[in-house]
Amino acid sequence: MMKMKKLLRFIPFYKVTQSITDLTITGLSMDSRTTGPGDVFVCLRGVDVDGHRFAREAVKKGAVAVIAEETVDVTVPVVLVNDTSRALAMAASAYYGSPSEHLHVIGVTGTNGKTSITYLLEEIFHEHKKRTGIIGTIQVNIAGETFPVKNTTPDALTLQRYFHKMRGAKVEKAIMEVSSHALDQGRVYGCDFDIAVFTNLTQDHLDYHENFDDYLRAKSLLFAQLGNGYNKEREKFAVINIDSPLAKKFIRSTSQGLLTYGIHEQADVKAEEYTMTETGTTFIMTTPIGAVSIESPLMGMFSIYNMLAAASAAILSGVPLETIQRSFQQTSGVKGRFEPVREGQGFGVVIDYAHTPDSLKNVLQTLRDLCKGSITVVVGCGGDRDRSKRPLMAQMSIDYADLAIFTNDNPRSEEPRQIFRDMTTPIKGKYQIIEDRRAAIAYALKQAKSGDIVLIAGKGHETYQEIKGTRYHFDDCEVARAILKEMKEHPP
Ligand SMILES: CC(=O)N[C@H]1[C@@H](OP(=O)(O)OP(=O)(O)OC[C@H]2O[C@@H](n3ccc(=O)[nH]c3=O)[C@H](O)[C@@H]2O)O[C@H](CO)[C@@H](O)[C@@H]1O[C@H](C)C(=O)N[C@@H](C)C(=O)N[C@H](CCC(=O)O)C(=O)O
Ligand SMILES: Nc1ncnc2c1ncn2[C@@H]1O[C@H](COP(=O)(O)OP(=O)(O)OP(=O)(O)O)[C@@H](O)[C@H]1O
Ligand SMILES: N[C@H](CCC[C@H](N)C(=O)O)C(=O)O
Ligand SMILES: [Mg+2]
Repeated sequence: MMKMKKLLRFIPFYKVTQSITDLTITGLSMDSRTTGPGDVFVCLRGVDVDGHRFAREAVKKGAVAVIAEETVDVTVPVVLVNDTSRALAMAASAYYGSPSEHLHVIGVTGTNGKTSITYLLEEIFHEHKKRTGIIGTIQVNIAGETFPVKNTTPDALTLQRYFHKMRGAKVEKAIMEVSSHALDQGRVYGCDFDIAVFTNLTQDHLDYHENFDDYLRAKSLLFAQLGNGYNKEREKFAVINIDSPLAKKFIRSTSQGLLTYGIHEQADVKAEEYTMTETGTTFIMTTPIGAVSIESPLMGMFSIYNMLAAASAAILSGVPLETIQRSFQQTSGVKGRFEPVREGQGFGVVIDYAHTPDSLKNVLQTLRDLCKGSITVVVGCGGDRDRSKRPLMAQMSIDYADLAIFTNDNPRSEEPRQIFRDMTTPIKGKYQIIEDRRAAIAYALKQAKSGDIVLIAGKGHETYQEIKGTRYHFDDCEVARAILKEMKEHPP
């Protein structure tokens, strides 16, 4: 419950159509389908529809005021603002008592590695005996209580509600993935980040962003907003992958503190003398507070980058190097990220969430270094997503694997045949198309010989296959296990 007059102190507005002196609100809403009595309805200009169209419906359901960018025909007071996304983020933060200012918030952005880094950080903080809240692609977990997610980064209202919940659960460290969509749509505008981490920027989401520069601009907003919150007591830091060709652009976006990490360029947190074996990676990590040797079961160069990013944010959060070292040694990785499936078969099976050209290349390169036999990749491209990444992913598969099998990966509203056409029209080399994902996985596993590796890419932790608006249960790991068991029971 809050006085409308008080809420307006936190929002830049230019006009209120009626007196709000005695108005008390009991909630905020951005969706007329769930608006309740006492709510303030905020009209968002969406990607699909304009929320202004639903103001009257929201008022019918009991909204006592509306925040809008243009006049709407309703009987309740209308607060006119220039940007309702911003107004919603600020109002939501204010309504829940500016929770992010009281939490230590770490935001991670970039094309690949966000989920992996947030989970590495969660493990480090647990090792350091801190209570955590994590928000990202897989789920939300607030001090052990989990919630399913629709987006990697929730809308501003849901986000502030989670921060509020975190405060109630006495969380000390809030760790979240920040997607480019979220930055572009102002979902995180009301967040006071303490640390912002940049992983890397390669092609993805060019269905949503006009071009790569627009994608870059969205990602850099996280760094531009660092330090904008009211809490000026704590110093804010940008943690930047200095090996990225775009590092300078991100560094220039912020006026706050800076910590760089990398392997090749001069960096504050650096990996030296790295080795990679079938059982993991080792390296010496040099940092501003000393050097430490790291031994981790995580595979691939990209995992070293993820560990450096997590270590940098942890160091800035006051975690001792020995704690970070222990945590990296004990980690078992994240569900669906380079996850091995072992059912006693004589060849390797790896489930991985690579769904961009760069991540697919990284994973296949890592497997190439480990594999004594042939590599088979089973992969598809999501429907209603970036079409221009399709041929790039297909070409990577052909170039880096010995056998490329293209299959469905959430075709959504698109015709699978069109997706395969987009993947294969401009590419060179051999491939097979097996539309049904289960059949594709079965084929890949059945043709594998001792010493080979089968990579099942693109869906990682996902437990569904979305076809024409329906989500069918589908879990790469579960399917691969079942087929391997059957192969053991009924050998050819
Ligand atoms: C394309 C996109 O990003 N869409 C997101 C966006 O929805 P939208 O702008 O399309 O909403 P809309 O349907 O146009 O509606 C506009 C407004 O009218 C309201 N409305 C609508 C209908 C109605 O009857 N009444 C009503 O009040 C809506 O509540 C909304 O406030 O805002 C919603 C709330 O924040 C998001 O849930 C939704 O994500 C959709 C589900 C989505 O698929 N997004 C993907 C592309 C996405 O955001 N992905 C990123 C990154 C993934 C990655 O990490 O690679 C993510 O963060 O998840
Ligand atoms: N630092 C990295 N650089 C390049 N590729 C990576 C990196 N870390 C992980 N990957 C690859 O990208 C895949 C996705 O990793 P992760 O889920 O951590 O990324 P994300 O940024 O959270 O992705 P999303 O945008 O879908 O949420 C992994 O399965 C792996 O193949
Ligand atoms: N967060 C990403 C996930 C893609 C995963 C892949 N399985 C797909 O469905 O395209 C997206 O929504 O673009
Ligand atoms: Mg993620």
